[in-house]
Amino acid sequence: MEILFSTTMEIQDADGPLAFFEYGNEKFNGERFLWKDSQNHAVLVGVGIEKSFSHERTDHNRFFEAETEWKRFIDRAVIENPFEVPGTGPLLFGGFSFDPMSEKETEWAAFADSLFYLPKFMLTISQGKSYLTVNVACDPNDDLGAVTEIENFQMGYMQFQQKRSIQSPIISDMEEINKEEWIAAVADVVRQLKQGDVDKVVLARKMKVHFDEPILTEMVLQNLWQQQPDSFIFALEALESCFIGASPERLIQKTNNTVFSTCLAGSIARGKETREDELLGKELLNDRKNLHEHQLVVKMIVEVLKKHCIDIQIPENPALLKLRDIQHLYTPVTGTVDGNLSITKLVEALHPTPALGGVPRQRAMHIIREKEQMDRGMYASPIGWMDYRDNGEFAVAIRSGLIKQDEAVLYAGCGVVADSDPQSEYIETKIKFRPMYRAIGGTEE
Ligand SMILES: C=C(O[C@@H]1C=C(C(=O)O)C=C[C@H]1O)C(=O)O
Ligand SMILES: [Mg+2]
Repeated sequence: MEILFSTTMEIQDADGPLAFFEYGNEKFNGERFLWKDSQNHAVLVGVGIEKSFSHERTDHNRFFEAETEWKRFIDRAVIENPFEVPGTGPLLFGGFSFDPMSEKETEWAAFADSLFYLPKFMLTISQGKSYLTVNVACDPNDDLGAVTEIENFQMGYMQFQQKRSIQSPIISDMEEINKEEWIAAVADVVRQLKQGDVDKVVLARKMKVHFDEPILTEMVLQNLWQQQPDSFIFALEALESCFIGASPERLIQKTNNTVFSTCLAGSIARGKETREDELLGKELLNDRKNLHEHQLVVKMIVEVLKKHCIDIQIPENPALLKLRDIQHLYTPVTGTVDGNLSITKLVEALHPTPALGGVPRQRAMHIIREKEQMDRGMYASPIGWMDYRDNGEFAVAIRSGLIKQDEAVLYAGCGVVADSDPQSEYIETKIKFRPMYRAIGGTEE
């Protein structure tokens, strides 16, 4: 029987997370992940997959299959981790597809409906300190090959020189997919919403970008890191593909028994100078259509958390969250859960919130399947980590895209309500493409 041996040590790491990620490329291309949370509390970089937990929609419950296997695996593990730091020691990083019922398109072939990695080597940066966790799953009868592998990895990393400046490839072609059809679909959905049996449906679309040569994940990450400091930054490799993005939206964070979620919905552009920007912010805070879009999300998240928490705190009115390209209505919610509730349970209960799905949920999902005519894959899905102590955090994977060699597919969507104007919603999605488009070397319009 396979047993996990996991060791965590504090290290001096002057080179940082992107160097660790890049170092992993040579031996572990296609087996890496990177995570940074929006408040810059925790950075995780995993290279090499020691064990992968992957489930398709045919499995009984994709949210709990991985958790059940993981808990069984952890229960018999030998863990040496003297640090009480969330995100150190053995952990799973990964996520879920948005809708397991949607027909899988080829670009998502490498990603299962539930896909998590236990890394071989993981760098954690938390409160200015760096930790290295090494995970080895082996049979007691195995030889000592793993020990040599660990030594080689550490020796190599110490001597590694990062290739800091990475040139962007040239964008040779860019295409918005089914633009006219999408605007017509929004108009159609608005008509349904006006009839009143649905309140909100989030509709997304995609754009395809081609480059004159393969694009490097390292370059995209470096750009996102500089350009989107207040977002969650994530990358998850699977074979030759990498799902990557910079999302401002937290789904759930759990540290011991404290949970933290955010309601994020309702959007307006940034102004060119301060005064215009403030006016736009004020307009958003008072706009009926956007407040309605937002309120539906608040109502649902509060309902879910009330069901699972002993107490919750939530401000009365939304605030503004200002990002480089866009501003949103934002309401944070915190709560305390009782000891036995797992983060997976909260992810399952929350996904998809009305910020990505709609209200009522099932009706909205049905309309999305019918009207979007595309596979969202992991776009708009929970992505994140959970450690062996059941601390963890999941973001909603928006402002994201899938890169594979000389191609990228980017995704963006928006909340459609009865007062939506299809043309304005189109412009809103155009703004939401920008963070990823810029990070892959596109120039601003
Ligand atoms: C769906 C996206 O964003 C969501 C939709 C928003 C809106 O319609 O106002 C705002 C934030 C996100 O919850 C996306 O960025 O693709
Ligand atoms: Mg909107």
